[in-house]
Amino acid sequence: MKTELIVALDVFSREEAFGIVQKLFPRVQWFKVGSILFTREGQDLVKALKDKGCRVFLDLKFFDIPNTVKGVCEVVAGMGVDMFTIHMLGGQDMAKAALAGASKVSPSPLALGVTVLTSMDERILKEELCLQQGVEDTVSHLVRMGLESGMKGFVCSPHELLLLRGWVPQDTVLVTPGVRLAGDAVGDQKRVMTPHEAHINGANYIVMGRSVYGSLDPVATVEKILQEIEA
Ligand SMILES: O=c1ccn([C@@H]2O[C@H](COP(=O)(O)O)[C@@H](O)[C@H]2O)c(=O)[nH]1
Repeated sequence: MKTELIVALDVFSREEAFGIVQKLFPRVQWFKVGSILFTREGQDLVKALKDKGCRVFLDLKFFDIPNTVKGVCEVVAGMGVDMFTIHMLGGQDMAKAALAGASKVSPSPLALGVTVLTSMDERILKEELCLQQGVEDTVSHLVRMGLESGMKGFVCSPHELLLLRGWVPQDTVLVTPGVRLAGDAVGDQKRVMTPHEAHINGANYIVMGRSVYGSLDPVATVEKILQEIEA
């Protein structure tokens, strides 16, 4: 299975973001705009990335009542992004509303359902959130519910890939943050694997932020990552 790298642009300005993109594009095709950069720079930044030829993953993780999510997903689809996220914890009605909103625009972007954040572990789920089923069962449950709602892609950690690949339809898109080169600082991520491990376990895309834009030589770091997933 082919695994592509998405670089997360979790920086605070258009200048910083484009500094990274200029270095990495076109070797890296995909860039993720999250809530920090989007809140600062908005739709103009997304348009500039698209105009340059980049593939854009807008990661704002919508989680609201179905009517609101339907509306925002129509807006996001109109921006021409390639993928975007909703939280699967919003339930089936919200997921169906997201798909209905996005499908009003053609071509519509791929909606990805965020399952259990990669910054969470078994303890957080059980002790803080009272989700007694634990990580693997919760991820599986949310993916099953998402598939029943018509979703075709999900965000999970590399740790759940093998489990999910065992039963999800073959064309299901699995995107995994929580990826680090061996020896890199893990930071707030809890469920982490290397790019190579994510690749062999079946990730369509890996998302990496700090390891790339925080490195002394992002170009060399990207080459290391691509070697692991293209080998
Ligand atoms: O479960 C999730 C969902 C989204 N993310 C996002 O991915 C990147 C990861 O950044 P790193 O610096 O490589 O840790 C970041 O933008 C998160 O918002 C996630 O980490 N986990």
